Amino acid sequence: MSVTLEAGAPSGASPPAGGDAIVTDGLTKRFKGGQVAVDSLDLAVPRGSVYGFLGPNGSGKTTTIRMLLGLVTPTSGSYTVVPLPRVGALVEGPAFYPYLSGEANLLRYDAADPTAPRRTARARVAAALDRVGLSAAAAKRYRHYSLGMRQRLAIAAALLGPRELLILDEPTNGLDPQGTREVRSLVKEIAADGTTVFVSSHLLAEVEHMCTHAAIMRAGRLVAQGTIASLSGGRAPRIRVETPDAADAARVLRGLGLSAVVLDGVEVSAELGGHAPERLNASLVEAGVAVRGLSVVRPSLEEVFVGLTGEGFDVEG
Ligand SMILES: Nc1ncnc2c1ncn2[C@@H]1O[C@H](COP(=O)(O)OP(=O)(O)OP(=O)(O)O)[C@@H](O)[C@H]1O
Repeated sequence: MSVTLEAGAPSGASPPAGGDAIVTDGLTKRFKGGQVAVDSLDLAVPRGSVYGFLGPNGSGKTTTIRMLLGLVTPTSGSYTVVPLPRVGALVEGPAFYPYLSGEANLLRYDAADPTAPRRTARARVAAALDRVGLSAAAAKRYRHYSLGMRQRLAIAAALLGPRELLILDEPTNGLDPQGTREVRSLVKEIAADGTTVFVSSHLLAEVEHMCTHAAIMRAGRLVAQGTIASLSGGRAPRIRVETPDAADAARVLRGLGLSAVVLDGVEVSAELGGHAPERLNASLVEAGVAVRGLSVVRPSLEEVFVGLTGEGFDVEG
């Protein structure tokens, strides 16, 4: 079901102050039976960001999103979001009719919303189809849509009104590579228009490429949040040299003042610090080191995540 909220805010939700589209304070959900799905969550989602809500399956992402939309009552803590009529959400794919066109499906979907004025339904649907790049396929039956088109139609359903915030729960789940690309570029386009996008994913690479900010969840708890750059930037870039003269290379790099030199077979790496890689290359060659390869490696979000949690992560996609 796609939840597109047009009603007033549920109790407990009020517009956040300042520059944030979503703020949560100690937000907690304990299900009957004692399981804590979300544990003291403090989120701050800046307006205008594409905020990746990242975590493996079962880490509490969907439960958090359901609380933000007023669909699940928190056990404790509080949250604020932009006014709910200005929030579009895609929590699970809406059930579209296979034999109806994309346009007819959206008209039916729109008609189910009692607050949406009937007079402007066609214009609203046309604008939403245009927004997701489906105008040319408006009259085509849903069953002939590709996976990517189907998901874009679902996003169009969440964009039937003017939105300040779009919440998408795992929007690329189950899509083929082409559909995944379509949805990722659509998310970037929507964000470029000024809509804040809060998007959950279990794919690190996806969040790294699509988002400006991220929160990393693990077993209901927030492990880290911030800009992608700040999350990855906590670790210094390293220079990596591939050479059969690894011991000599390590000596040269140490002699030049590089720290954290690590020798591993035919590879030597060290913290780059303020050194210029091309100067280091020249120094190595001058010292008689046969340099086969030289690169500067910046830590990825994955390495940061593994460093924070000591666990691996699904990095496909
Ligand atoms: N209605 C419920 N009753 C009891 N436990 C639940 C309920 N909904 C979710 N949980 C549990 O809470 C934890 C968090 O689930 P949640 O669906 O929020 O995680 P998620 O990160 O969105 O994962 P997924 O991507 O698999 O949905 C899980 O262990 C799940 O089994």
